Amino acid sequence: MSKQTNNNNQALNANKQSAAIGKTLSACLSHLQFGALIELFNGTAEGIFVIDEQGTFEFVNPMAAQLLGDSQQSLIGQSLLPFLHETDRDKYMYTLLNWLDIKDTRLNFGPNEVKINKLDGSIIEADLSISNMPSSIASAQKLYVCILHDLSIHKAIYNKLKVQASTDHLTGLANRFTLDESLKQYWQESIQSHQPLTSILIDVDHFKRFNDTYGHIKGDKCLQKIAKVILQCIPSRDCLAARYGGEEFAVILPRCNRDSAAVVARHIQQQINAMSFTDIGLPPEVKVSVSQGIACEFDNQYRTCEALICAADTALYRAKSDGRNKISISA
Ligand SMILES: Nc1nc2c(ncn2[C@@H]2O[C@H](COP(=O)(O)OP(=O)(O)OP(=O)(O)O)[C@@H](O)[C@H]2O)c(=O)[nH]1
Repeated sequence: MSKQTNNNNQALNANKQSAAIGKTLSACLSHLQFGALIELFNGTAEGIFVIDEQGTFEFVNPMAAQLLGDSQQSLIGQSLLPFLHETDRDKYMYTLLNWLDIKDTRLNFGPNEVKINKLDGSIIEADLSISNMPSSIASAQKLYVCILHDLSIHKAIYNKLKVQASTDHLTGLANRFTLDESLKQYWQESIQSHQPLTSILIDVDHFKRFNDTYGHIKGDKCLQKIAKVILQCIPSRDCLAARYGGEEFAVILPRCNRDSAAVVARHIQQQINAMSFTDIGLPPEVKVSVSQGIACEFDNQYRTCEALICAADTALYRAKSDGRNKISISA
């Protein structure tokens, strides 16, 4: 193709696209610059749009239009701001307005994570960057070129991994990592607010025998059922139920004293004693029990949260040696 023909095609394309381009941008560029630029923008897989200093769309490429949920043409003349979630809106407006007063400085803002309000009311998460267009292109008025990168898939995977990293796969309770991290937080809150903090360690009795008799798969199902019961017995959403490891569980009860914790432990004991395993194909006479150890931090009784857990563990050991299916409270 000759250079002349190529130039003509670019100019033709520019005309075709002009419906989706605001006045300022088209006035700033020659037909040829315009055609090449638009062709480049329209061919990319990232959302690209140009706004003026009020945040009004001057140009929107097909991917940006798709991410914003409207057509290219109807977006021209609309403001970007309603498309930004209210938590991000002020930050972007401030940046644009602030930059207007800073002469001869290149603006490169972002990429930052933003939430986009799509026209249909749904919200997507994206990365948004804003850079000022060089004055050679946008001499008449300040224009900003924005790149919008869809993070929906990335975020969905990230959120799934985050849940997986904090959850015990078998039981769905918090895992040991979450327990350790949350305990540090609970501990700080308890010390600062001078409120008690109680931990209960719960260990299934003779679980090796259960596994040996009914098999490991039924053993897994038994642990799942116990976890469900423990979760149902914790009094509020502030509390944490976690799998401590193997057939051992932990419950953390903030702002809860020893007596209240004993009530929770008794409830857990009764519910577990009453459990039936017929739903997993075992005879009605199959029963399980748990031993529990309780320790309560109040008035600086323990120096660290590890010491609190250690005290609950010692109490648990006592409950085991007292004959199992028992609750022991640390003095
Ligand atoms: N099915 C299943 N079994 C597990 C899992 N984690 C640990 N166990 C089993 O739990 C049993 C724990 O046995 P022990 O430590 O001897 O304790 P126990 O038999 O419960 O006896 P006491 O605690 O003294 O009452 C072992 O047989 C482990 O294999 C698991 O995820 N699934």
